[in-house]
Order: sequence, then structure tokens, then C-alpha cells
Amino acid sequence: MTKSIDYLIQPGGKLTGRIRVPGDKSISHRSVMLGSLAEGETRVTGLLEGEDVLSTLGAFRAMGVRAEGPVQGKLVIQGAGLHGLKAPAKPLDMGNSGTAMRLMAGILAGQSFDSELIGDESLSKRPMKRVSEPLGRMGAVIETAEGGRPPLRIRGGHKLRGIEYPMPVASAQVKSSLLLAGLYAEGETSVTEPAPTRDHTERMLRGFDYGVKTGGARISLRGGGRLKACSIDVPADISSATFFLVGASIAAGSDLLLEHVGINPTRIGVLNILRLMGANLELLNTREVGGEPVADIRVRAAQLRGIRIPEDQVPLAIDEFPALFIAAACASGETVLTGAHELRVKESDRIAVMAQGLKWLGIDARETPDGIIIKGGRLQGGEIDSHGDHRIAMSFAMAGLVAAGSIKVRDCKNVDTSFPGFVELARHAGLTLEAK
Ligand SMILES: O=C(O)C1=C[C@@H](OP(=O)(O)O)[C@@H](O)[C@H](O)C1
Ligand SMILES: C=C(OP(=O)(O)O)C(=O)O
Repeated sequence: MTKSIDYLIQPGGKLTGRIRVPGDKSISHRSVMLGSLAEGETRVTGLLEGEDVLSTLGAFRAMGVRAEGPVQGKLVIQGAGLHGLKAPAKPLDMGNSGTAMRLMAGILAGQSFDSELIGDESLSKRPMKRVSEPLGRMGAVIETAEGGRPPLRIRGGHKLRGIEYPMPVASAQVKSSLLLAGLYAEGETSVTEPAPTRDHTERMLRGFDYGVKTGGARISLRGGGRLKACSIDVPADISSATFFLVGASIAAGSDLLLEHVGINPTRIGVLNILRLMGANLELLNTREVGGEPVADIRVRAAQLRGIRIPEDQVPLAIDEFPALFIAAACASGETVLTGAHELRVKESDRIAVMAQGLKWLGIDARETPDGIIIKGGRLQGGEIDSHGDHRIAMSFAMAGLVAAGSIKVRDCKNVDTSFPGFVELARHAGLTLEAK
């Protein structure tokens, strides 16, 4: 057991200067996956060296893929080709990462060998039927534990065939899992999304010279092709930038520039929501890097107001809600979120855990089945349990900027899954934060 880490934050700071947060987690996972399955050498820069991505990389190494790095975000992968993976000697440990487990399930369903995917305590509680069921319809043989939870035992050697799948939940992980299995399937695999979700898989497949068709909400590809190695420059993760967007918005006197942030239209719900709340955000130097739009974002403190969050923004900001709830707690009036039941099946139940934490800090926060109602107020100091959820930990760290007393956040070790170096960068920007 590694020692747990707590954060202690003193109130009163402001966030200033220029910073670059680490690489995008979704794009980093996919670059390791597609690079490993491609033919030739894939060079990645800006890779997130977080534990989640390292779990994905470890899985491919365990299946014989050779890769050098990552060192300072640089990774060079010698692709094994779609049919070049070898049977792993033991279960593949996906750690804390839902993305790794669900996307790997799609890839492993197409292999000739058996495999098993395991995860940590949090991942072992998360629903996997959303991928095992449609992959089963494609011909995959996947056994889950009770209630459709991990571990996943995947039998190799079963021929896959393409299906038409209307997705019941708006999930980029489900979409990506099926498209990756579709690379191995006979005929066409198509998914239809109930609402747009992040499209990094589609974009990156095209970058690897693989044809993907998009028509409205329907995305499809045909199996039997090849992936051609390429170079990938991973932008900074807008989900990690979010903590600083919120922190700088709520802390008086803040003026911060976040460099090279990915602003893919399927990821900018947080910018849209913060703007509706009255945030002062400026996008500078907008450009395209390797098929993904990127900008520098300047954020200055502003008086935020409570809003009813438009439901169409929910999938576009899904990981940003813990931080947005802190913004809501500092806003004037009430913020109402609906249509966000998915938050209950992330690394923790993010509705319940955030409502509990906000209440401990004296804020009126009421859970609803698929959302929350938060009345802005004066944050008190206090002690918070992050329940081992990285995004909850970093969100309450930012609340510390404006609370009336110090805030202690317990169980912050998993911040390393998505944001290694958070403590140093937050301190550099102006947060008085001690980790021990
Ligand atoms: O595809 C991805 O990389 C992700 C999709 C989202 O999950 P869902 O597909 O479950 O919404 C998001 O919450 C997760 O952090 C990353
Ligand atoms: C939900 C998240 O990740 P995952 O589903 O990959 O565990 C997240 O990073 O907020």
C-alpha cells in the first residue's frame, strides 16, 4: 500500500503568470493504442505521463510492443500492426482508468488470444456491461464479474462482425471501444450517439490514415484495413486546465494564461458554461496542431452568477463538473444541473461526493437523481474527503483560494492518474498548498 497524501490549502492567494498543464489524457491513451497497433514508428510529444496512460502503455508492453520513453512527454512506439500483439503472461492492470479498460476491451475482443483486464478498487466498481454487451453482439466472448463489473475475461479467437449500434448513453468510451473492435470486424461497424461526445478516436484514426465516416450522429468504419504510423503532438488537457480556469475566476486579482490548451469543440463545454456564468475568458492564438484545435486561454477573476446548465453541454463538460460545482458555490444565486446521471459512475459518485464536501464547507448543495442544485455562498474552511477521486481533490484544492479558513483534502494520491505535478504547478501559479 502506498502512503496516502493529503492537501492543506491556506486561503487568500490569487493565480497569475503563464502555465502549461500536462497533456490531454484522452488523446494520450489513444496515441499509445493506435501507435501500438500501427505499422511503423509513431512519435508522440506532449504525452501525459499520468498513471492512467502508463497503465495503457504497460498493457501494450506486456503484449510485446516496444516503446522508448516516455521522457518529458516524448514516446516512440514501434507499432506491432493490428495482428502483431502477443498473449500477455498475466492479467492487464488498468489501475484507476475507465478509458483504458473500456477501450482495451474493444481491442482485445479482436485478438486471437485470451486476456483479462483488472483494475483498482474504484475501477472494480464501475459498469462494464455498456461495452461487454455490444461487443458480445459483435461476436466477442467477454465474461464480467457480478453486476457487469471488472475484471473482464476476454476469450480470443472469435470472429467479429460489424453491427449497427444505437448507443443508449452518450459515452466516448463506448463509441471508441466499438470502433476499435470494428477494426477487426467483418463489414461495417457503426454507432449512433444520442448526443455528441469527444471525437478524438475518429480524428486520430484518420490521422493514422484509416477511413472513418461521420454523418450526423452516426460514425462508422469498415474492418480489415491498416493503421499507418504517424507523429502526434498532444495538446494540454482542457480537463486539467479547468481547475485553473475556475481557481482564477473565483480568486480576486487573478490573471492567468494557460498555454497550448486543446479546444476541440467536443471538449469545450466548460468554456461555454463558465462564460454563461459570467467568467472572463479570452482565447488567444487559436491554431490547429495535428488535427486538434489548440489555443492559449487567458482567464481573469470575475463575479460569477448561478445558471441553469444547458443539458446539451453535459457530455461536452463531463469531467469538469466537480470544478464547476466550486464555481457555482462561489457564484451569486443558484446553479442547477440536470441530465448528468453519468457523474454517479465515474471514479467516485461525483454528485454525492461533491454535495457532501460542499455541505461540509457550509454551502447549500442538494443532490437530485441526475444532478445537483447549488446555492452560492461563503465557503468555510474544513476537512474534505476526496474518496480517492483525482478531480474531486483538485477541485477542493481550488476552493481553498477563497474559503474563510484553511481546507484539508484527504486522499489525494490519485491526482497522479491525470495530473502529475499538480501541486508544484498550482503553487507556482499562486496557490498556498502543502501536500503530505
Ligand atoms: O473517451 C474518453 O477518453 C473519456 C470519455 C469520458 O467517459 P465516458 O465515455 O464514460 O463519458 C470521460 O469521462 C473520460 O474521462 C474520458
Ligand atoms: C472519468 C475519468 O476518467 P476514466 O473514465 O478514464 O477513469 C476522468 O478522468 O475524470
